[in-house]
Amino acid sequence: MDYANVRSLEEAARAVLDPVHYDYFAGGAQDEITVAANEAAFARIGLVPRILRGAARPRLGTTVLGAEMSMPVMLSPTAFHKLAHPEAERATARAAAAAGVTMISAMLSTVAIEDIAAEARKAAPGGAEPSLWFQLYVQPDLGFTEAIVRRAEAAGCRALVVTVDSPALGRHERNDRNDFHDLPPGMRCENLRELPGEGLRDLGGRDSGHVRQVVLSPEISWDHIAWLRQISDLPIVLKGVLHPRDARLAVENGVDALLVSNHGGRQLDTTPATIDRLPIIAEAVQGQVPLLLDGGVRRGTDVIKALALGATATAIGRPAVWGLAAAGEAGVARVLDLLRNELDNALTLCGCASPQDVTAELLTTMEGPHQ
Ligand SMILES: Cc1cc2nc3c(=O)[nH]c(=O)nc-3n(C[C@H](O)[C@H](O)[C@H](O)COP(=O)(O)O)c2cc1C
Ligand SMILES: O=C(O)C(=O)c1ccccc1
Repeated sequence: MDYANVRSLEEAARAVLDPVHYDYFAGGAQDEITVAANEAAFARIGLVPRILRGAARPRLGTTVLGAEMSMPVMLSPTAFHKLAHPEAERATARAAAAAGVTMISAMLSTVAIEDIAAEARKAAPGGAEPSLWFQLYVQPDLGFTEAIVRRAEAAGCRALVVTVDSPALGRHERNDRNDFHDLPPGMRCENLRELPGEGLRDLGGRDSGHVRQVVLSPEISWDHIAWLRQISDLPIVLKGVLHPRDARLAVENGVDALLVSNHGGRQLDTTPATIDRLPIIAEAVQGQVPLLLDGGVRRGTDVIKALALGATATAIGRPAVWGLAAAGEAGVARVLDLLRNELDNALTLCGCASPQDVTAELLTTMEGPHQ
């Protein structure tokens, strides 16, 4: 497979996807200022390598919340993989498990979490337990929310990633222009079956699994996080933290890790690039919980910059979707391979022996003059 970098997989994906579905995956909120900012901000950070350190070939592995990862890159949750490829989340899960990469499985997946977990188990090398986390949109219907948490636990998910940047859905003007608001016939959110939805009650639950049944509620609060803590022993990760006061509140509320994210620019437009928010969040939490970052990670050098600014690991959203659309499981595997090779090369060139060896001394701004 002849893809030189993540960008070429996006091009391949664009060539095969229905343009309406490409727009859904690629797009963001309103003017897409944040979508562009996430990638642009990485390009404004310079790397200054150290020399002659005899660091040898780097080890890439790391551990987050007890999960062993073959590299500090995870898969962020993305909805609706069946729009990208018929094997959908099954293919994504196999590629991630085979690569020793943690997959955060989206609540709005088009394959049920039990089936995703089964695929991951089949693909994990040497029968190892694959690393699968579950992304949750807390539903005002706590009975449903508890039921889906139990399903995730029973399926073997080892953390709950609670998305907290979505008290409402962002305004996706591409989807409006394309009149894309629902999955095509034959595709369902398989985790939502049995969820009674507004306006669907007359169907008596038989015709369930529609995305419009999910509630992105502005009434979700810290009380719900406390409630989740009560009902589950799984570590809780908050996804979508951008304000240092919220980072502090999260630590005080017993949250186990933070995922610094602006939802890939798909929620509130004009939120700053995540990499630019990372230092202030790191300052706020003072190492009390691990920090993860997503948004615009496309290169091994991006991963190094995030590590240098305080992240324990990074995550990718769209790149995995591009790989899936371009070539199914092999395409996702190729994306992970590319990032692994780029990270290995960049760590070596920086004189670092491991991700843990990366510090802020490697960083400067691209604009000179430098001090
Ligand atoms: C097509 C698509 C679907 C997404 N679906 C979800 C979702 O269901 N839940 C969620 O928490 N985040 C979702 N996200 C956000 C990602 O988890 C992640 O924050 C973002 O994609 C990272 O930015 P990147 O795409 O630049 O890597 C989605 C993103 C995309 C592109
Ligand atoms: O597309 C998204 O980013 C996403 O998170 C979502 C939320 C609600 C319905 C469908 C997708």
